[in-house]
Amino acid sequence: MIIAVDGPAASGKGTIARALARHYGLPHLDTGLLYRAVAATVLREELDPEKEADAVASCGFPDSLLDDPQLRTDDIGKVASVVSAHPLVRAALLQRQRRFAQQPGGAVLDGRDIGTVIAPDADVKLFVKATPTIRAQRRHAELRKAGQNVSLDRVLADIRARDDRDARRTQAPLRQADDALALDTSFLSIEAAVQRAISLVDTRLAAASATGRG
Ligand SMILES: Nc1ncnc2c1ncn2[C@@H]1O[C@H](COP(=O)(O)OP(=O)(O)O)[C@@H](O)[C@H]1O
Ligand SMILES: Nc1ccn([C@@H]2O[C@H](COP(=O)(O)OP(=O)(O)O)[C@@H](O)[C@H]2O)c(=O)n1
Repeated sequence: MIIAVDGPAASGKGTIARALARHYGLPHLDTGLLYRAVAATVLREELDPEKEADAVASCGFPDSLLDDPQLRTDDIGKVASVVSAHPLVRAALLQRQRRFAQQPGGAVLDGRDIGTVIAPDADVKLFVKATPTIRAQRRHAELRKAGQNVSLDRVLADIRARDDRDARRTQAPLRQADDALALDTSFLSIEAAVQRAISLVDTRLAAASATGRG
């Protein structure tokens, strides 16, 4: 079974994807980390994230980089959204994500284009959302906890800029797949959001098996 979880920054998609992976016993890939690893490599090599050739040259990062907690900073997120708009960067990371999605037994992947590009035939697609203000509050609390001192206003401005860039790019823009189920977590606790996600997945699987497509 393949479960695709997409949504904007700090909507709660990673939290939900990890919980679904645990619940259904599936491996999980946070695809945002791949773009963050490209961004970190561009910065380390003092290259220009706006230049497609520089970003493409940074796609051969070692797997060990994905465990680096530095990837989760706000600054890396911003540069990740710049490098991820280059079509050749997306192409360079495509097969790796598809292989993960198509492994025997299935997988859960979260990102921006899982339901639309990486796994268009996923058994279940969720599109997780929340208002920009609530997402900024969550990300702000998370960054503060990690010792990063940024203002709520700056986090909100960054989130809006990133939403805009992710939705406007020509290649694999952030959008809800036609057959995705929307899950607004704005006024749900983490536990309630996870329960709702499990119930959406179960309902979709039951419907597919009733129509002989499961
Ligand atoms: N429903 C929720 N209510 C409150 N906080 C949440 C909720 N879902 C996630 N969070 C918190 O918000 C932050 C961002 O969540 P995360 O799952 O990493 O988002 P994303 O993967 O969409 O960027 C984390 O600190 C997480 O614990
Ligand atoms: N499948 C994906 C995942 C992330 N990304 C890009 O990578 C950036 C960082 O993604 P992320 O999922 O780690 O960011 P958060 O949503 O956790 O803040 C996003 O702003 C997107 O521009 C993407 O283009 N496609």
